[in-house]
Amino acid sequence: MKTDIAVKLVNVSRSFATTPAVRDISIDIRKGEVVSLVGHSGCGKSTLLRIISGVETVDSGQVFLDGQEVDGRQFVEPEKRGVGFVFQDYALFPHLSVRENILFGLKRHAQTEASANAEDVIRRIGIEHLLERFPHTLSGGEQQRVALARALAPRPGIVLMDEPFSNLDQGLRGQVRAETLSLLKSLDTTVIMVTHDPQEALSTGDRVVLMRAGEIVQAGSGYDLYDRPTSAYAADFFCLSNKVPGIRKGDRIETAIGSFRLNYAAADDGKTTVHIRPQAISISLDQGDIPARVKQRIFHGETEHILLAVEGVEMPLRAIALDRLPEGTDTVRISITAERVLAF
Ligand SMILES: Nc1ncnc2c1ncn2[C@@H]1O[C@H](COP(=O)(O)OP(=O)(O)OP(=O)(O)O)[C@@H](O)[C@H]1O
Repeated sequence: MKTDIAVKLVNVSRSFATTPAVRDISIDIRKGEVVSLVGHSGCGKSTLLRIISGVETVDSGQVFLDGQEVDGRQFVEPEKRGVGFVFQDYALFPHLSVRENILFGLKRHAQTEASANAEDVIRRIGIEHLLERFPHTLSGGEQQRVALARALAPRPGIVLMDEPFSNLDQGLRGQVRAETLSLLKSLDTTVIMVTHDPQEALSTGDRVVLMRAGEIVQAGSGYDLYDRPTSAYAADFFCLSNKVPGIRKGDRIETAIGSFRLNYAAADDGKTTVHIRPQAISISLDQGDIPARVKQRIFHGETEHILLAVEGVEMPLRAIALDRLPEGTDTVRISITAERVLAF
């Protein structure tokens, strides 16, 4: 049966002893889509990936790849699923050269077609010069490229990646990630990438799927999850906000630092908490609605985080100053962009 859905999960659950690792997950992933699966440690991301690859099985529910059932009422072995896997530690065979590592997965394919595919992938990834080397002589970035080449050489329709960039240092990470994704897009591969890094998830996936305790909390574009979180958990996962108590009446919330007309809210009337992102607070020496005292400055290079004491608010408010405050500044004025205040 022809389908545009590369991966379909229907009510998938999996427990280990008394730990439910994945609970009743249903999702469709389109062919060619790049999905980032994100969540705190232990939320079930890797288990879900392993279920799709076939190295783990479901307790209940069904898994379909390209319309074919691979787990549930029937089981298809991992090596027959047409799925490539890139592990966090790359899992290269230490006793095999780079060339042998890449050719390893191709044994089942016709010889000439296999070597043509491998050569194409090696050229695209730019590792021709590494072919005779052994994994322990390669840098982290080089190992990541070889692991990707090994996963892609059999031309899988689906590639699963478990924290594939987490072993690379910050400088290299962004570059290797961008190159990897543009290659996978050019091959029209369906990609599911696990990460625990909120920024990586937002910048990588066509769709971001946020998990918590084995369940999907919210799925959508990066903009959806960041700008329109449907829960306090989702809001805080992508950006820690200042929390200020308030009273909601209709579309307004009254707080000690102002009354906000809510653009986006999932709270009921009555006592609530508003989430004010640090970016929603602008700081000025002399212009702004609310006086504030500078309690602490934390310098980050491009930006500076400022902790501000404001009358009527128990906890200091965290703001991000884009323009550097003069040294020794101890009082400022702040304004809050009401459209960026969230309530749940
Ligand atoms: N083989 C196993 N045996 C027992 N418990 C397991 C097994 N695999 C996973 N778990 C448990 O299932 C839960 C989900 O684990 P999983 O590795 O899927 O989470 P994760 O989100 O990938 O975490 P991390 O980001 O730390 O890798 C955890 O509580 C974990 O301890």
